[in-house]
Amino acid sequence: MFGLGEETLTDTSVRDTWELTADQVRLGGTWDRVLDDALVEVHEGLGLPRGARLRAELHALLVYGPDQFFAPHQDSEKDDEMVATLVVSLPSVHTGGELVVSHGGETRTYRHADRHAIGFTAFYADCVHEVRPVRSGRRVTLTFNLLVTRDSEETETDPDDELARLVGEHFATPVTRGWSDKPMPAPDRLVVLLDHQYSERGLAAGRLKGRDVEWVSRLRAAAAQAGCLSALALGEIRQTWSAYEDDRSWRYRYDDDEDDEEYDDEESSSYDVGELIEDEISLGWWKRAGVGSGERIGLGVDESEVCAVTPTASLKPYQSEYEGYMGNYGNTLDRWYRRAAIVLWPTARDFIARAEADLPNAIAELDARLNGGEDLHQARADARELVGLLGACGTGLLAPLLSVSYALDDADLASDLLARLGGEELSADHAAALAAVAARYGHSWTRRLIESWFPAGGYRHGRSEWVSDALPGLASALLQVGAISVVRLVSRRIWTGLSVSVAAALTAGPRSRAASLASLVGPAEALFRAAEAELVEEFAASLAASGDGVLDLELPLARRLGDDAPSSLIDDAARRLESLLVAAPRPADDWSIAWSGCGCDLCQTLESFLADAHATELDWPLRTDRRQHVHQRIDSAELPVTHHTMRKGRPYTLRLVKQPDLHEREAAQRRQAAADLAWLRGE
Ligand SMILES: O=C(O)CCC(=O)C(=O)O
Ligand SMILES: [Fe+2]
Repeated sequence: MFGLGEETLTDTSVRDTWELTADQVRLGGTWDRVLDDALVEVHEGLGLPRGARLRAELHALLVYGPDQFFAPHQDSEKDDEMVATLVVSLPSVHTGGELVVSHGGETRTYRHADRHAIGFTAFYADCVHEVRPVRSGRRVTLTFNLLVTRDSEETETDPDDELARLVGEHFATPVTRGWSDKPMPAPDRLVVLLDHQYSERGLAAGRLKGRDVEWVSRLRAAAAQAGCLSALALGEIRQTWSAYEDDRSWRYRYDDDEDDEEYDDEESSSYDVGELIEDEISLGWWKRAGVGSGERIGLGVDESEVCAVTPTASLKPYQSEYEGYMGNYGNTLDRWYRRAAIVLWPTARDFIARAEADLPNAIAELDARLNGGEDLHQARADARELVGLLGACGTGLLAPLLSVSYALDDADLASDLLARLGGEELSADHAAALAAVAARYGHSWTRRLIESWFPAGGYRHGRSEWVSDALPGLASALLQVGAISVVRLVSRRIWTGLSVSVAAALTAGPRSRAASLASLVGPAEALFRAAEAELVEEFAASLAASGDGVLDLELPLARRLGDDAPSSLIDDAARRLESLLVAAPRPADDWSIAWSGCGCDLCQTLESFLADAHATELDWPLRTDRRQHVHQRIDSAELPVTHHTMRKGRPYTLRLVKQPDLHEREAAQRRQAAADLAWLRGE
C-alpha cells in the first residue's frame, strides 16, 4: 500500500515491503527513554525552533526481504503538525536496502546493517527518499511521523533575537571536554566559517558572496545585540584523517601512473579515509569591524569556538599528504584548506581576545595606554590576562614588557609578567628599563627575577653564547645608569650556572674534561670582564678550590684575559703547574697508574692492576655484564689502558694492556707544564 493524494493504493512496483501497522506493534521496556534522547538530537539536527515541541508517532513496522524496496517518494503530511519522518532501523543483518534521502540537489545514503544496535534517521517529509532493494537478509524498520506543536506559552521568537540569544549563550557557557572534567572557562570567541573564498582585499572591502552575505549581516546584528565585536578573517585548516591504503591502488599506480609528480596526489591513488583525528584551525589575518585596515594575526582557534554550516570536509583541500606507516595513528591523510570566517568576541573581553590573536600589539597598546596616563585599575586587569599568554611568546617583547611592568606599579604582577621570559633576551638596550624596574621593586624582587631568568643547573642551550656576546655590553650599560647591584646579581647568577658546569666537567676523563672546559672559556672570560673586581676574586677563589683538572680552564682563561687576568687566577694556575713539576719524573720501570673506581670488587681488581708498578698486562676471565662494567670504567676515565676481549673459553677473557707510550706522554705533559709556567711568570 502507498499513499497517493487522499487515497491509499497498493502497487508493488512502487513499493514492496511487509508491513505491520501501528496498532499491531507494541514498544515497551526503556523504549520511551531511548526515543526521547534521540528526539533531542533530532530536534537540533532538524534545526527546529527552541519553543517547538517535537513528538514521534509510530506509523508502521516494515520488513524488507530480498528484492523488496521502496521507490523514491515524499511522505504525505496527513497531519497538519507533521513535519518530518523518523526511520528507526532495528538490529538485523542485511545487504542492500540503503535509505537514500535527497533535497536541493544533495543526496545522502544511510546504511544500517548492525546486528547489535538501532539506528535513527530523520528527514523533513518533503525530502524525496527511497529504500534500495535489499539483496540479502532482512531490513527491519519502525517508521514514525514527527509532529511539531508550539508551546502555547511561547510566543513566536524573532530569528534575529534568537541568534543574538544563542551568541550570548555561547559566551556564557563553559567549555566541556569529553576526555576531561577539569573546569574550563567559557569560550573567548565564536568563529563561524563562511562558504566562499576571498582575498584579503575582497574581505577588507566587505565584498561578500552568496549565502555569506546574509550570514555576516545577521551575525553582525546579533553581535551588536549581544554586546560583541566582530572581524572578518582568513584562516587555514588542517584536518588529519586516519586512512587505509586500498591494496589495489598500488597496482594501479604502477600500471597507470607514468607521471611521478602525480604519484602522491590524492586523486591518483586510493585510500579509504577513516575518521577525523584532528581538526586544527588557525587564523592568520583579520579585518576588525570599524578598524581601518586588515591586520596580520596568529590565532589558533579551539574546536569549541568554531562552527560552520558547510563542513570543511565537503570542500576541496588545496593540499593533501598521505603518510603511510608513520605517526601515532598508523596511516594518516592530512588535508589543508583555506577558509574565511566571521569572528565574534564579547566587548568586555576585547583586550584578551585581541591579545591572543596578536600579543606584541596588545603589549604595545597596553604600554601606550599606561604612558598616556590610563587608569591603573583597568591596565592591571588587562595585564593579568596577558600573563597566561606569555609562556610561548617569542623575542622582542622584553622591552615593552619592562616598560609596562614598571608603569603598573605592582610588584607581583610585574614579576609574573617578566619571569616568563628568558634572560637570554636581555641586551644592553634593556639596561635602563631593567634598572628602573629593579629600583622600583627592590633588591630581593630583582634577585628572584634574575634567578628565574637564568635557572641554575648548568648551561642551557644558548646561554654560553649569550654570556659571551651580550653580558659584557649589558653590564657596562647597567653601570652607566648606576645599576651596579643589578650587574652584581646577574654576574653571581651566571657564575652559579657556570660553576655547575665546571664541576660536571671535572668528573670526566682528561680528554672530555678538556673539551667541556674549553667550551666554558669564552663565557668565563666575558663574566670575568663584566663583573666587578671583588666578585672576580670570589670566582677565582672558587676555581682555586676545585680539583687539578680545572687547570684546563684556568690556563686558557688567563691567556684570554691577558693583562686583565686577576693575580689570584695566575697564582693558582702556577701553583698547580709547579706541584706537577716538582714530582719526580716517572722512572722507566714504573707503570703504575693512579685511579680509584666505584669500590666494587671489579674496580678493586682493576685499581690494584693499575697501581702495580710492574704489571703491564692482565688476562681476566669475566662474564659479559662484568666485562661491560670494566669497559665502561676504563672508557669514562680515559685510562691509558687498552681492553680487548679474547673470545675463547667460558667466560671470555678480558685482556688489559697499559699503553706503551705512558712514559713519553707524561714527559710531554711535563714539558708543556714547564712552558705554561714560564708563560705565566712572564718569562
Ligand atoms: O523503511 C524506510 O526506511 C522508509 C519507509 C518510508 O519511506 C515510508 O514508510 O514512507
Ligand atoms: Fe517514506
